[in-house]
Amino acid sequence: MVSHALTAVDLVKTYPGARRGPGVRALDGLTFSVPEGVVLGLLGPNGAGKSTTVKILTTLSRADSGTALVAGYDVNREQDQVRHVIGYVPQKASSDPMATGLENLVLSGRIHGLSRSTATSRARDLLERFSLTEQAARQVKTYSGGQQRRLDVALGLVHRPKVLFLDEPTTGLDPEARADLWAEVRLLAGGEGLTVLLTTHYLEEADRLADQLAIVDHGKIVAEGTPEGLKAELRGDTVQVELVEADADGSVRGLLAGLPGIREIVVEGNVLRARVDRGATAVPAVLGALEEKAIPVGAVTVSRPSLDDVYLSYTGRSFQAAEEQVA
Ligand SMILES: Nc1ncnc2c1ncn2[C@@H]1O[C@H](COP(=O)(O)OP(=O)(O)OP(=O)(O)O)[C@@H](O)[C@H]1O
Repeated sequence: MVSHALTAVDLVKTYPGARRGPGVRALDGLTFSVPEGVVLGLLGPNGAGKSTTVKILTTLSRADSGTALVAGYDVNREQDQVRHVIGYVPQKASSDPMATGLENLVLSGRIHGLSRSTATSRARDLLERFSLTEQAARQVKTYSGGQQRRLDVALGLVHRPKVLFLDEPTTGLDPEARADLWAEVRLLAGGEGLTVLLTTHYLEEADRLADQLAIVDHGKIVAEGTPEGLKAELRGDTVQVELVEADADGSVRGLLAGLPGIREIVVEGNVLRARVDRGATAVPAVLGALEEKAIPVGAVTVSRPSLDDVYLSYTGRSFQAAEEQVA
């Protein structure tokens, strides 16, 4: 039997609304589980409920209803035990910028009850592990964004947790620093049997890093599986057409909906995306139909389904549109 490091069942959380307005239902019956040693990506646009989920699982917030177990402990009834077995790396840096990397790690170890010598040797191991030995004696405020983030992750690991929570770990990092952190996280789960729950709103991050994905939308999990499995469920190709002008009167969708071999069509601004049986036959048909109505086309691409298509097929809107809705 697979044992689960994390189980959340039917979590509901409503925040009070501003000025006695209606409350915000951040979680609306969220249910998922994560086997031990797996990196689970909780993927969703801004405001989907990812941080609220993490706060409940790390005992920082309470659900209105529902249950959750972390490494077998109940987040409502066994909060101390839960805190003991988890590491939490919040969205915002948790280190003291005026202290050195070494000092931050030793202090964290001491807070977790390690002796000074054990905390120091653990700190030195983690600095080495996260390629921060050279920076160990420098104040954290002098670190690059990538170095600060690696230190944040190291801080979450000082007390050897069983489950590590990474809330939007690479937001604000440049592509190189992001790739470095991805490599570190992969090693954590692969070699050390740690279970990792990371939240992200980067489709590429979810695709590259997560063994398993749970896609969150409006406080619910709408799809679960491996990134490859979720994409493979969508047969056929994706055709994307950039129109020179936005489809102001909404006529383009109707024009293409009747063509053979074309399934879902979404038009957002001047970008049209269609899921099709075969890209090679759909492209000439789509372009022919647009040309007949004298609708000018800027560019066309055909691709295999991406996680964006997975999101689209479960929620009816593209990931980018969902992000913009919230922004
Ligand atoms: N303390 C709060 N009071 C009121 N509403 C809140 C509070 N915290 C979160 N919300 C709302 O709950 C919903 C879910 O927020 P949450 O932060 O969990 O989403 P998220 O998926 O983590 O988004 P992000 O990626 O932007 O952090 C949003 O509509 C948000 O505005």
